[in-house]
Amino acid sequence: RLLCLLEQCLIASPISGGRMMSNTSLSGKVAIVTASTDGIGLAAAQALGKRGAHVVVSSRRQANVDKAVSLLRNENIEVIGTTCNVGNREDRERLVNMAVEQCGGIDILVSNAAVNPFFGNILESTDEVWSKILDVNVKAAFLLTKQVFPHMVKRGGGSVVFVSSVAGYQPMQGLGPYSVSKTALLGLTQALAPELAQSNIRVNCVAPGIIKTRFSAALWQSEEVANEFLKLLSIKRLGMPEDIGGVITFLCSEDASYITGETITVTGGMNCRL
Ligand SMILES: NC(=O)c1ccc[n+]([C@@H]2O[C@H](COP(=O)([O-])OP(=O)(O)OC[C@H]3O[C@@H](n4cnc5c(N)ncnc54)[C@H](O)[C@@H]3O)[C@@H](O)[C@H]2O)c1
Repeated sequence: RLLCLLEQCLIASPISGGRMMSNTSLSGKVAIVTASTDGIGLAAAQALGKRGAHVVVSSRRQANVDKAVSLLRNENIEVIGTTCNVGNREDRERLVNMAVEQCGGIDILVSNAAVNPFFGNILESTDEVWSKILDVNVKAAFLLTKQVFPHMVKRGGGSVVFVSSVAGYQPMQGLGPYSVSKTALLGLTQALAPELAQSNIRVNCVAPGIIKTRFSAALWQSEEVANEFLKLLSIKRLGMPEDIGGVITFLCSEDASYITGETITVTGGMNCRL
């Protein structure tokens, strides 16, 4: 009789051939992605949209927003867009209100915007540099999470993803304040996760290595410099924005429903001090 019951359980179980059925569809979900008209943000918007999410793109310039919206619409992605300087409260409010009014709610936040106005010895960095970096890279990520929180609660849960950096684990030479801001995001992820889990909201983070975007051009434009970085990697190519977009989308999907407070490094196996 026991064998018979076991057999029935196995037949009824969603586990087949030892593997859970995958559920990466984001159909019916609304996703806000900041700084999403280029680079990693655009790739994240694209990957989320391809899995069925209604995407809200934003960046500081209207012309860039218009370009991204038409690019994504041409790929049959459901998308709207607005300008948003994440350091500005009114702009963040407009972004959140637009998602709620035009898409019906918010399920996903990808906080991707970052600045780096300084390169050099850390002791030469000024008060203004620190204010700008911490305001945009850290404070805005927290404040936007706080602003979307009540809307995610209304939907019964949600998912937040911060975009940190491998420099958050090991400060990059010349990029002290920026690196510290990325370390802060690792902490912010862990500080928020237990509290937001009570509302069925997961908070995770990705830490990219060197990804070919405008932001990191100084690290790959010269073949000589790029080759030095390649020596540090197990996978002998630089990362592409899509390499990060896919991981962000995984973290937002049901496949990651038991993951919170974590940071996934996506570096091609970078295994040295930078
Ligand atoms: N490219 C890399 O190698 C790399 C590595 C690790 C982490 N990252 C992180 O990935 C994220 C995306 O960077 P990217 O490489 O795609 O470059 P990117 O230049 O395409 O993205 C950064 C974007 O942030 C925007 N931004 C800056 N200040 C803003 C503000 N106040 N409000 C709104 N937007 C603002 C910029 O306009 C820019 O579009 C950043 O958080 C960056 O720190 C990038």
